[in-house]
Amino acid sequence: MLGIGTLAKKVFGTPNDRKIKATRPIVEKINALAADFRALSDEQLIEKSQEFKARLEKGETLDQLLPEAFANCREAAQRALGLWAHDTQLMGGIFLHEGNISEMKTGEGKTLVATFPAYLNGLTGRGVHVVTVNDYLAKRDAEWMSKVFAALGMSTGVVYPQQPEAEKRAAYACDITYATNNELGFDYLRDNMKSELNQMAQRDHYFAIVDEVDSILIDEARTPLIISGPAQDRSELYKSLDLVIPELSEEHFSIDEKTRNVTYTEAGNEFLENRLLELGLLQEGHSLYDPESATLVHHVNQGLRAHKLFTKDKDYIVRNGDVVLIDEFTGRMMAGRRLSDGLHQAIEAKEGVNIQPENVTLASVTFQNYFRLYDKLSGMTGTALTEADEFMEIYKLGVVEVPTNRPIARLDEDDAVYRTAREKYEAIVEEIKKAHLKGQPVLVGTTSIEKSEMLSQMLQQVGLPHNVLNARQHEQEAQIVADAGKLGAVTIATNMAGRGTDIKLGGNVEFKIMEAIAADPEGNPDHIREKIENDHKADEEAVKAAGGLFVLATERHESRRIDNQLRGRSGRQGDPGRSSFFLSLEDDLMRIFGSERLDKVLSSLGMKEGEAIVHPWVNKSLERAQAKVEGRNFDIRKQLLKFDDVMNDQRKVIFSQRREIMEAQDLSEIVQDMRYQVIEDLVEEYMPPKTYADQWNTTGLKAAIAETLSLDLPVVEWADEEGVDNDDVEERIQNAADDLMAQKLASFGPEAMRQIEKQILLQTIDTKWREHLLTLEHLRSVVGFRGYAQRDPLNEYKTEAFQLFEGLLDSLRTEVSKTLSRIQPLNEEQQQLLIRQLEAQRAQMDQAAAVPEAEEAPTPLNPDFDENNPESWGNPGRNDACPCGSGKKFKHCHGAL
Ligand SMILES: Nc1ncnc2c1ncn2[C@@H]1O[C@H](COP(=O)(O)OP(=O)(O)OP(=O)(O)O)[C@@H](O)[C@H]1O
Repeated sequence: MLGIGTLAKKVFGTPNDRKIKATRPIVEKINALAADFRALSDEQLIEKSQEFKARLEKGETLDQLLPEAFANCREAAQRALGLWAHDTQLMGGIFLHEGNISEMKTGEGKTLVATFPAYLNGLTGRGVHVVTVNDYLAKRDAEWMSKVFAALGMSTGVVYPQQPEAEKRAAYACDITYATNNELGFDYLRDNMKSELNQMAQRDHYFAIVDEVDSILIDEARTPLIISGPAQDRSELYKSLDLVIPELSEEHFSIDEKTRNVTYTEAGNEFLENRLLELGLLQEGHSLYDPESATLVHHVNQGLRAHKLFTKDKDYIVRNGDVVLIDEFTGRMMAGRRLSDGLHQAIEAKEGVNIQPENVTLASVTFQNYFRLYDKLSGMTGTALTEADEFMEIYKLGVVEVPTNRPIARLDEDDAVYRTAREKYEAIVEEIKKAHLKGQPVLVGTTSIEKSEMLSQMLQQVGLPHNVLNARQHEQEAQIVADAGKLGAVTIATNMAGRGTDIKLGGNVEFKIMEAIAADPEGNPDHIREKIENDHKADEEAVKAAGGLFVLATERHESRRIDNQLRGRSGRQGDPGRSSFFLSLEDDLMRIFGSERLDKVLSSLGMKEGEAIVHPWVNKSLERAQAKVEGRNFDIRKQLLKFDDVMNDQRKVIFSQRREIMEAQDLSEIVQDMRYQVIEDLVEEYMPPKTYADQWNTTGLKAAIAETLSLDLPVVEWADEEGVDNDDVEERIQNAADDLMAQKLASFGPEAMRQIEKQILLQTIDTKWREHLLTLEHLRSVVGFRGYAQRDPLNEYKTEAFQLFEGLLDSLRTEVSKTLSRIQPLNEEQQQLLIRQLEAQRAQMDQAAAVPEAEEAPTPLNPDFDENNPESWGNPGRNDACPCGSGKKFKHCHGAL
């Protein structure tokens, strides 16, 4: 008897079926237009795009244009690539346009699918971003699909790391831009460190089509992209300061042991000013009280702390030229940990060892938050259904399962489970041999570089020729992939051969043609092409007869999706193929997550040496284990996202403020508002509302006004006047401050003033924001402990983060008002100098921004570092990215051994 659910599905269809059904009429419309578009000349296809744009202008919607635009794109792809898009590909394209995730099985041609919505949405001129997981794919897809877009009169750009600025801007200015998630995120951060609008690379966050969406929005969702800097070399400063510090004596300063703060006496200040002037660290006519001296003072403080508060062999030791901190609680060395804000450098200077560059976080964003910036988001993947709930909950993205064009002919075998890893690998070698002998190409999936190389050795021992595809062979990637589908080929790969690896049965014909032409430079290229194409057909048939590509996986991954991706290298576009997983009870997943029951059942079966268990029940049980892990990971991500959200909202405010400042023609109003707010706050603090005159602290107010606004005002006298209340005082201060700024405006001139205001605003925002980021980080690590006090850490965090943010805005206003009140009318030359200095500071930041680092990227401080030589890696953390460059965590890669 059918269950109610199953019955209902039979009668009404699943929601997925209904979505598919709803697109059928649109697909029919596109099909019906095919003949019309085929009749158009190449020029007319381009003219169609112009026509569509004009119709959009006149008010037609993208939805209305969709059938014609898709028909045009289909025809263009046919002409440019010789590929006639299947109906299922059109469907996938429609779902993308509607802002869904199109789940299309591996090998169904998703690269082409993306061109349809990219073209349609590109007609708006707002720029569509097609997002891939690596630079190789971005480049490959852009090159491949640019032919289609060119045939439609649309421009295609590709963005890549370390691209010259102008070229990058041009790439973003294109109708369709291919880029990796990394580069998009970094460009966004870098843009928000620029000081001129025309330096910004990205123009809009309109529509993104994310390929391998699960990998980007789920696996890597929380990877923060971090720009750190300025890795500016200040070693000379530290060294010079280190000469001065020991000269300070007790009369010069006092130290608060508890807060570890230092303050100088008048004598100390005078002494320091003179010495710093002598050393050229302080400029003639400047004092340590000038705001420009803040950095210098900070470093003097750090130097003093290094000398007076940090003791060698107690707080730190010097080992191999490094200052290594000692944990005060455990007495253990904390290798690799560095004190921040220049303190570590100050200690290095004190010990006379090499001073290592400092790094501060300038900006950061997670992928999750970056991609939520887009007006419309969509994605493609072979395998999303396992995470459908998460997509909906976090990104409001629906997942639609698009049927395959042709039935899948791949045979997915049940897992074979061996007792030990050794038996497993022996069986694998046997299996590869068997397939190889009958000519069936084999792709062997391994989980780490080490394992791929170990297996390679085993194959060498039995004399089996093969290729290895891992991060080390990354240059030959295209060639290895091109050969992997040839008769009898054996390719061992890490999970680099997952997403996007397109293995053609019989080999890649274009590569074969290129090789043949290169080998026979005298020959006629057309003849060579024809001959190779014919030979290739025979090769392809031979491989198909041998059973197509055999994917042999040597382990299961924590996530089912990764396993499916590997399987999907075989059986593409309805090709024959086969996939099989060889496992052992010693595999990580089996050891850690396989249920005890599984263990018991397997051992009670009394497996013999070399024998495997093959049973659907084992697969089910493993899948349950995987689902458990996936579920747990989802919960962790969800919780973390809530924390991220807090900072994200604040970042949006800050970045939009920056943008406003960059766009503004006149900033005087913004700074005036800031100034007024500062004044209001001060008056409120010293002359609180609803208090009597004798409760006012007018001398305090006078001093505060002098400090923050550089104004010497008779506040005390004003307050004594008959009938004067706090509002009157506030107004008088406002007027005096306005007068001061008016004088400055007159002496600087409006253009210079605008420049100065802008630079000071941007710079202060950036500095304050950076400090704030750090504080939030700290806050986040402390709130965890409050859980004990029956309070919800997330709520605590939210409240305090909000307070901190208010504090940030307060101090921002104060700082800007203070700095502006102190700028001095300069002569032309000095003025130029100041502007240049400010610009140089910014340029320095931009430069720092040009070398982004992913948080977990290895920072090879060691000059002997060689990613191919594990000996040279030192001791990477288990959660660090593996130094081999595989992109996986160390513990899942080389560290897993
Ligand atoms: N309409 C079509 N007709 C014939 N071949 C097609 C068509 N569309 C795509 N292909 C071919 O299918 C192969 C797979 O395409 P593509 O790499 O885009 O697949 P995919 O869906 O992205 O796979 P995956 O991401 O799982 O690797 C390519 O060789 C492509 O040329």
